[in-house]
This record gives sequence, C-alpha cells and structure tokens, in this order.
Amino acid sequence: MTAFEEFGVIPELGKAVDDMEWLLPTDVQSEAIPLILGGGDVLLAAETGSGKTGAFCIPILQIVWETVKDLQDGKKSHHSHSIVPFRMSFFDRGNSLAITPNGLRCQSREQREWHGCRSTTGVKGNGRYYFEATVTDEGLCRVGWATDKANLDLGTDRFSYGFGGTGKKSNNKQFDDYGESFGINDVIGCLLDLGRGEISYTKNGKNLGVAFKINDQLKNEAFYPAVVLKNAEMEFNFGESDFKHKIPDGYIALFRAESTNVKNNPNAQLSSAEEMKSKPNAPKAIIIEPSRELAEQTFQQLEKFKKFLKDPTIREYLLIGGQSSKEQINELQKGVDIIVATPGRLEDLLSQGFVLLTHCRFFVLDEADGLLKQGYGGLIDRIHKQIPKITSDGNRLQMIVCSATLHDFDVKKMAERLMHFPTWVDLKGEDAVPETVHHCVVMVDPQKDSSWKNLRQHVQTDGVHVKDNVKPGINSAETLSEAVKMLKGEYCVRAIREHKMDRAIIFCRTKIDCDNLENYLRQVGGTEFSCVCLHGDRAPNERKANLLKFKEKQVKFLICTDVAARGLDISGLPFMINITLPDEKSNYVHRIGRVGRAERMGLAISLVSTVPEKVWYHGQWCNSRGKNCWNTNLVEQKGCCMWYNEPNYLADIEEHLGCTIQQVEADIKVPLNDFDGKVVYGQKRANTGSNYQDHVKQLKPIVDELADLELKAQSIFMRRLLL
Ligand SMILES: Nc1ncnc2c1ncn2[C@@H]1O[C@H](COP(=O)(O)OP(=O)(O)OP(=O)(O)O)[C@@H](O)[C@H]1O
Repeated sequence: MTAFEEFGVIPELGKAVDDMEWLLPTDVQSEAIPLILGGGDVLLAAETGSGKTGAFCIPILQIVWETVKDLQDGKKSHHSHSIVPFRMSFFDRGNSLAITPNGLRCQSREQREWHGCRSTTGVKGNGRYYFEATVTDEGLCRVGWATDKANLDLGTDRFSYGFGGTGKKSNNKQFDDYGESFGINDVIGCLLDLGRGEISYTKNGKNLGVAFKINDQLKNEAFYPAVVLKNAEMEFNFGESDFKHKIPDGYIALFRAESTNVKNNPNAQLSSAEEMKSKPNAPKAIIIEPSRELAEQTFQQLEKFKKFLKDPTIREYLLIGGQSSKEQINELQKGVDIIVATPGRLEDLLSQGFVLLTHCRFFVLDEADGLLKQGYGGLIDRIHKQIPKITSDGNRLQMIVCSATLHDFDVKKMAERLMHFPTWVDLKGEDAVPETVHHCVVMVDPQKDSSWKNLRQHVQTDGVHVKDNVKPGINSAETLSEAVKMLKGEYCVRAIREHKMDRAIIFCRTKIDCDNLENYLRQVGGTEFSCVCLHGDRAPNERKANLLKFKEKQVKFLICTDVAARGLDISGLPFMINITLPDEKSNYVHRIGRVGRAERMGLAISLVSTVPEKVWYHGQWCNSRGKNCWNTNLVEQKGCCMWYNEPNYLADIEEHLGCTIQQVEADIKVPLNDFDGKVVYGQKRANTGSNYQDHVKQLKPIVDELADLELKAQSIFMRRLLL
C-alpha cells in the first residue's frame, strides 16, 4: 500500500503519485485529502511550494472518476430512487436541500431561505394514511402534505398544508396556532384522511387534533409527503421500518397504500435517465486559476495523476484565453469531466451556454485572494449562483479555496458567503514564508553609492524622467530616482555574479522594465546571461515557449512581472531577485515562494530603493493601459506616474509577515552563518534528519513511562479476567 492510499486514495492514484516519487503526502495533503474525500468544503492556507495542487487535484480526480465509473457501470443508484415509491425526491426539491442516498433524510444548511422537498409518490382516493417525520437537527422546519401543484415552500399556497416547529399550522400563507411547538428528536406523525378530507398531526404519539379541512377543490388530487427547512434536518419513515409510535386507529402506513391509490409525483419524474447522463459539455469539476501559465501547470498535474485511471478515462480540459474559442467549443462538445480555466474565457463560454454547470460538484478557486484582487469576485459569485448546490445524483457541491495568502479579509467574507461549513487547513494560522526560503533585502542608496554617476553602460530606464532635467550634479528627487533605476540594473548583475546564479527568476514591476532588463542582461553577459521574458504584452505562444525554455534550462533567467508571481512551479529553482518590491504585499510571499519548493532551499534577494522612485502607474483612466503612453504627469494631475516609496512597502511586508527581513550590504554577500551554513541553494537541506539520536534521548523517559503504564493496565485487566 502506498502512503497516499492510507489517506483513502485509491490505488490507481496512489501508484501514479508513487511514480512521481512522492513517497509521502506533504502536511497539507495529509490534512486536506481525507477532508475533501469526505465531502467537505475546504480552505487550504498552506505556504508556497507545500503541495496544495496535489492536495485538491488528487481527491477531486478520485471522486470524479468514481462518479463517472458508477454511471458507466449502470449504478444509477441515486437515480433509481426517483422511481422508488415513498422517498424524498432528488428532483422535486429546492436547490440547497440535501437528501441522503436512501431518500429518507433531508437537510438544508441555508440560513436565510427556506428549501423544500416532496416525495416521489403520493396517495389519492379515500384511504387514511400515516407517516412519521423526526427532527434530527434543530432549525426551522414545516412538515405535512402537498399536491404536485404546490410550491416547495410548504403551506404558503392553497395546494399544501404544513405544521411548523414553532407550533403553527399553515395553508395559503395563513399561519395559525396549532398543537404545540416541537424541536430536536421530536417525532411528528402526519395523518391524511382522504375520505373525510382532513389532515391531523401527532407529536411523540400524542394526537394534536384535526389541523385542516382539505379544500373541496383538491378532493380528487393526490397528496404527497412534503417538508420545508431552514438550516434544519428531518428524517422520514413512510412505514418501511417500524414506526416510533403506534399508528392511530384506522390509518395505515403510507408505504402500505394500495397500489391503485399510489400516484407518481410528476415533478419527480422529470428525472429521466437522460437527466442523469450529463451533457458532454457539463463538467463535474471546475478549477479556476488566475493566469494561463498556472492553469496549464495544474492541467499538467491532473494529466500525471490520472495516468492509471482507466475505464473510464477522465477527460480534463484546459480552457484559457489566447486560443481559438471555436476550437474550444468543439472540444467541449466532445465531452469533459474537469475544466481548468482562467476566469475570462470561462465566463465567455458559460454565458453563451457552451459550458453547462448542471453537473458540477467541485468548484475550486486556486490563488483565491489573487482572483479577488484581480476583480473577479463578482464573476465567482455569479458562477457559484448558477451551480446547483446539490447535483442530480444527490451530492452536495464542494467548494475548495486555496492560496499561500488566504488570511485576507475579502477571502474570509467570500468563504462566509459561499462556502458550506468550511474547514481551514491552515498549518501556521497566518501567511508565512517556508523555512526553505532564505530572503533578504539590499538597500539601493544613490546618495551613498555614487557609482551611477560614472557608469559607461547601464540598463535603459523606463523613461519616466525623459522630460526632467536629470543628471549628476542636480541633486533633485528626479535625478535620484533615475539613479536608482540605473543602479538596480547594476545590483542585479552583481547579485547574479556574487552568487554565481545559473538559474533565477527576476521580478520587475512593469513590462517595460522587464524588456529593458532583458536587453541589458544580453548586452552585459551575452550567452552567459541568457534570458527570456514573461509578461502580458508577449503573445501567448511566446509566453508558453519562454516558460518552457526556462523550465528546461535552455536559458538561465526568466524576467517577469507579477503574472508569474503565483503558483509557478519550477523544480529546484535556487534563486529569485526582486528588482522592485511588489505593489501588493501578499505577492511578496508568492514571488519569493518560487524558490524553496518541495523541500529544496532557495535564496530570494530584494532590491529596495532608499529614496522615492517615480514609476509608471497606468490605471483605468489611461486609454491604452500603458501601451505607447508617455504621460509622465503624476496620477493626481491626471497622468500615469506615481512616486513609489519602497521603504514603506518593505515595512508593510514586514508587518504582514511579523518579522524583520534581513538586510545585506551592497556587495550582496549573504552571510550563510545567519542561516545554517550548510546550504546549497536548489538542493535539499543537507543536515535534515541527522539529529535523531538526540530525539531518542529526549523521548526515552516518556516511552519508558508509557511502557510501564501499559504493563500495569494489562496486569489489572488479566487479574479481572481471572477473578
Ligand atoms: N507529496 C509530495 N512529495 C514530493 N513532492 C511533492 C509532493 N507534493 C507536491 N510536491 C512537489 O512540490 C512542488 C510544489 O507543489 P505545488 O506547486 O502544489 O505547491 P503549492 O503549495 O501550490 O505552491 P504555491 O502556493 O506556490 O502555488 C511541486 O514541484 C510538486 O511536484
């Protein structure tokens, strides 16, 4: 048995994971996999590189595969209940009401709205019928009888009659005192006398008297057991098993009704086999990723995990922008089980009906805080609203939300709004940097370091100061700002040389900064500094090719904007450089988390200007959003520039992480002693696991005591046996 199988993972997936040399689940995986397999909503808040992708992909694949397999094998178990007499119907119910597979227990966790349900079959004629409903979880509930014309909110129109926990009976929205209130563990007997046209109730065996005279116009109608719940749960017994209380004289169990008097609920029969068989373009899981690269990466992981999932095979599909939607629509029509998508294209195809949500039972938001910050909150709400909360085979929608920086107000609000009693898998309780990442800052001070005054060549700057009179000798804020830009190019080269970096990811603030640095590194180092860019202005194919070149070590450096900050997994990457700190503090954690993944060590160096730096800031007011925009006025003057105060950003990041980030000198020598002296960046820590002997010493007295206690317990037990 593989280690993953011990957590409930099926052998087909366990073997695939084993083949990837994942011998043990990571901490987040061992917590999350059983939770997701068990049907829960989960918030995964573990640090970068801790294996969150596997933590949700593996259980989702498992459940989707099992669902598709059941359908293929003809195990339409849930479906068949829709034609089994006297079950609560999976189809004639409100969309937030869950029903157990045996069709005998209903639950709604919706706090604000009522959700109701009717049974698969009802009775007509002149007989007298009885069933019991027990409150199994406190909340608001009403139970009784309804015709098939009634709405599901029992007792609010003239076609249904209900008795509620607050001690009120209701028909046609008229609520009157009746009997007494009831709550958890109370058993309500529901009596229907069709001959006399009367409905009565019992509570724990006590008859509460006639509640309703059935309206004459409904005399020839069939009546169905019905319930409506608000954050409550009820269990039903139609007479298939023993009743808790004696059936009142003259009544029979509903289940024993003469077949000629039993009528199928027409609303429940909508559930034809056709409905169970999902349309080809109705996936069972939707995973949303904030960037194309990340969507592609998650998609590739799914492909690896599903390697041994045969008969049926799982059809995953990558739905991202920058590709022909016509082709995507054709592919979706061929059939899809899991969609990995970027938000824009997904919404496009959803709104045109090319992706159906009818059978979706997993809704995953990877890098959820990032999605919200990019303004996709509304879209997430809209999609969530369209997904049925219970699938047609009776399973509840599961929502999984993931990020290394989930401790964010908006995420918590969203979880409250959309998730169903979610469990936090949160090993640290706050946003944290993995121990495998060494991170430090280098202050770039153009007043102390005047080398910029005599540079023979330097990185092309972003042009915000073209209209300013900046040159050595003019001691203005603009000159210092320009100086910082030049110095940062030099410090970057120095960092590369000092640490003999042969692989690093370098983050710049803007696309133009990326392009300029790319040119400069080529100019300074030629093939020694081979590099490529990844940012939003590069064509999709170039982005893809560049990332591949970097992953396959054909080039040494990947220069990118924050599009690559989150999630990208480049195995064994030893170094990253921040040319400028990110505008968004949570992105610091994500950027530096590109190194120090999967237990390998990594070094992250951030260059921080001591003086204000004027930078581009193209907001919504900028027509071209930066393309060929040369408006160097400040935002306050309707321009596209701002003064960037990096020490403030640094302070924000430090406050967020609750630590002071180590500063190193301008020579960028990182004193290894401050860490543990044995680090080779890009490799696993050399000295892990070597101190087990100390552990043994520490644990010995406790283990001895335990052994002693065990012995005593066993002796007592043996003595008792002999007595
Ligand atoms: N159980 C495991 N054993 C060994 N390696 C693993 C295991 N789980 C994940 N990995 C590896 O760890 C790396 C990081 O995993 P993953 O990309 O899922 O991290 P993450 O938590 O999503 O990080 P981020 O927050 O940056 O997105 C990947 O290279 C993955 O292959």
